[in-house]
Amino acid sequence: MGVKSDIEIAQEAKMLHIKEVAKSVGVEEDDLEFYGKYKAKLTEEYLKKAESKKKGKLILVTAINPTPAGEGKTTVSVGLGDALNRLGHKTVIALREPSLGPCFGIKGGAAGGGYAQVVPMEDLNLHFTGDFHAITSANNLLAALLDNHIQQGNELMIDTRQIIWKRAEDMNDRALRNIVVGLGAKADGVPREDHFVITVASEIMAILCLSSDLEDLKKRLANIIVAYNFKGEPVTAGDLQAVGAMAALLKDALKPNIVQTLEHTPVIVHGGPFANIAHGCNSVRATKTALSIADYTVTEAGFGADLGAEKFLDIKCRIAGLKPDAVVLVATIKALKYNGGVPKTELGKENLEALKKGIVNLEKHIENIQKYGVPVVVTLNSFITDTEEETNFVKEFCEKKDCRFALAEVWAKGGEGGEALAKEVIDTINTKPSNYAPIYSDDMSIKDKIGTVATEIYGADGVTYTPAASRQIAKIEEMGFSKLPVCMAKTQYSLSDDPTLLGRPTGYNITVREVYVSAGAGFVVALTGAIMTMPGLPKHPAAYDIDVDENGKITGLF
Ligand SMILES: Nc1ncnc2c1ncn2[C@@H]1O[C@H](COP(=O)(O)OP(=O)(O)O)[C@@H](O)[C@H]1O
Ligand SMILES: O=COP(=O)(O)O
Ligand SMILES: [Mg+2]
Repeated sequence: MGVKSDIEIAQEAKMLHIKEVAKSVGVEEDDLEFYGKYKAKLTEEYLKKAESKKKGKLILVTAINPTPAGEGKTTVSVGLGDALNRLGHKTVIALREPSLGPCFGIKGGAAGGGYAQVVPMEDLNLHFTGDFHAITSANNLLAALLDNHIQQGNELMIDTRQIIWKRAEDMNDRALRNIVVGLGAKADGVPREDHFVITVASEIMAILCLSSDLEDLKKRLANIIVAYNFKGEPVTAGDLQAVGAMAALLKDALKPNIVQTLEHTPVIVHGGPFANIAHGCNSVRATKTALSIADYTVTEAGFGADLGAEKFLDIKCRIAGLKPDAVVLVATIKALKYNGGVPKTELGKENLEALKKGIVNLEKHIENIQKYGVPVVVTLNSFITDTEEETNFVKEFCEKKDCRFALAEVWAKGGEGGEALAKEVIDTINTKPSNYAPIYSDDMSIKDKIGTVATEIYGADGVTYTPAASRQIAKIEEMGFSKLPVCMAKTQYSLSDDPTLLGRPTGYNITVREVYVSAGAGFVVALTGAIMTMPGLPKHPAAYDIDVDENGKITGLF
């Protein structure tokens, strides 16, 4: 009998009714809106009450630069949360919702793995409670109202060559990256070039994740810049009278969801921006609610620390007034070897040479987190292919760097395999104060903010701007948005903007090719290298291996 798959383990799980899980941390039945027995949303009334409560300790889980399969941030977050509960600490986990894109593409789902999973994992990885469908609908309602406004006479004098709002779909569909709409007869609309982004890169997603309540959501929606008019002035969603309808579509999606781990630890799941093309963090509402409930909140941010953690620390914490107490930096032997130049197909073989070469990636991420003044604990997410020699090498490396270290065996053992890490994290929080501060200040220019992230976090010598990007930055600053934080869109495979530069690249510049302002979300997006906001499917999409039988049992999700 081989190793059970994630979905087999999840489907064998005996879940508790979600009201029992919620009750275990003081959330009553009346505080919940049920979506079946195992999923619920928290009511607006409860969320309001939670705002005034004492806040517990906040632990961010991040990682080194990953392989395409991912290195186990969500898995470790779940296992660490379970372990803290096993040790008697009231703990809630706050995670992002999975996107259908990777689910049917390369990476698979985002419910953790092995014996450290969120359940019901099929629901979580597919339609969950409908939040992403609501976000997609709100995004595309705005697009429809925009094109209809043009068709109905274009009173706002929208310049169809300067439309920046894109349509969205939560799927990896490269054919939708660049399209033409409005073809056909006069009644079929005004022809123009258009584009799709994947829902998790939509500004609506970011707004949902950063909004404090419905009123804040509506304000942010109104500020979305969809286009410029013939005079070059911004046209907003407010100008298109789209806000009320979009907010109505998002009313329920704005409420965080509660589910459980295999060990019944409560998990608040809400929002799901990717960290390479968006800000990569679950919602402020989810994180703050978890903090109001628990002594420890374990949350995660996507991809490597150069992306998710940087955006958590420089965007989410700044906007929401959050202060992390510790950072858990997930490393894996396989990703370190990958960073040492080993091809994906050879990562299961012992290779100390490659490990020694690739460990500079871990070194850089340790140094980066320390720049934010937050204590860091490195955890090695143990894979069955790891050897004792490789594991000891990483442990000794961290000891030499005077960096806290613990082995995580949560995939294989669940919470029990996370107890060593949990004890290390608790001791770190109790002995090392967090002096968190973002890496750049609000009053720096947009280029100085981008330059700071590029040089301090990526290790670049500097930034090269295309003429278009420089013009866009000048316009953004002229419109008065220079105080906003920057959201870097960059490959997750390298600290640089070149996915082939592994390890700890030096002696390079990143290239910023396009810059636009997400005025509703409250940040400026800088696209680097060849990053795409609508991914494509691989030669063998995970979709080929997914099925459902006559009893409704899904197979192939992982
Ligand atoms: N220790 C491990 N051993 C084997 N597979 C693992 C381990 N940790 C994670 N995985 C698998 O790797 C994939 C990525 O894990 P995930 O937690 O989603 O990573 P991330 O959140 O960093 O992208 C999942 O399919 C998960 O089941
Ligand atoms: O945005 C990416 O998230 P993961 O690293 O969890 O896949
Ligand atoms: Mg994840």
